[in-house]
Amino acid sequence: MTASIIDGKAFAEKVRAGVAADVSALKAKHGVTPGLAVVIVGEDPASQVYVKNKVKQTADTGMNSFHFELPADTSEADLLARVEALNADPAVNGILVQLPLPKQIDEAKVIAAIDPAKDVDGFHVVNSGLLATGGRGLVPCTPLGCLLMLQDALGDLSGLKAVVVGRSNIVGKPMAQLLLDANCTVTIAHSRTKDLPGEVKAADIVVAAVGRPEMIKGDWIKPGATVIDVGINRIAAPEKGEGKTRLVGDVAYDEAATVAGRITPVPGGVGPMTIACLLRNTVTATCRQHRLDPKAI
Ligand SMILES: Nc1nc(=O)c2c([nH]1)NC[C@@H]1CN(c3ccc(C(=O)N[C@@H](CCC(=O)O)C(=O)O)cc3)C=[N+]21
Repeated sequence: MTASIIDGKAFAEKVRAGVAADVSALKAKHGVTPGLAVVIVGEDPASQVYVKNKVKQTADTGMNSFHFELPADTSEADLLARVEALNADPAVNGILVQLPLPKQIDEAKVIAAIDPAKDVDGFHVVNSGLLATGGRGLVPCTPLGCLLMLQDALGDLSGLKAVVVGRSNIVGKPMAQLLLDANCTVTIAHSRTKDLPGEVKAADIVVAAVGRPEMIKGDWIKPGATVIDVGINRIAAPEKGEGKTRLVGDVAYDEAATVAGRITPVPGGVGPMTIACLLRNTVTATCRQHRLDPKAI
């Protein structure tokens, strides 16, 4: 079998078109322009592409984009003050503080300081708590993007066996919650799981979010399964020339693609959907802050 490719880039374009339509309706009918603030502390070269794409796409959908680059030695107090100012600014509907933060800053404190209504990353405990208890908060962008791709590819997910490999607060745990809400039977596997290949082999849906290049092998995959690869790992690519690198996922793609029914590529899979869902969450947050029904803007 050769897996069909789930084109995250094309799907993200569709999501963004929907966001752009909502933004223009919000402007025309309600005089509201959604605003997204992105705060970056220090210069992490790996995140530069991500940031550039994010800022450009925010503007392309017609939203206001506020961009703050703070020096790497910014104090925790200064960052918290910046977050407070954004919380209080009515032109800012969504706030994203790029992670990881430099070591002098406590990430948990910063996330806790963000107004949950503006927490478009969905990382605040109020939002993770709402997700865990079936409420309507803001849902983390990467798992939301994965769910949208799965539902687009498979339709109703009820009764399917899903394995989520990885248990981070940002991807693994919220992903498992979303799949559970979609009526999957969910296993969360991790570095201490006894028989990881066996757990993966039992699953109709595999979501790989471990952050280890090509760790999940082709012969672990159940024939016909749907594979969502969250990993974005930069590895050396001497075949491209000295000092060159390339991006790979957490799944050994070439092997897995001969076994799986459907698979997301890296790049061009989950990554673009993450950004599209960030924009979608910003519209959702804007609507709620203005007491508007997102389905009837
Ligand atoms: N508060 C916070 N929220 C985040 O969502 C967050 C963060 N911090 N810190 C950094 C990570 C990383 N991340 C990416 C999203 C999209 C791509 C993406 O679109 N990647 C392209 C390729 C990019 C390339 O070519 O290098 C793709 O997969 O096709 C990458 C990385 C969000 N993050």
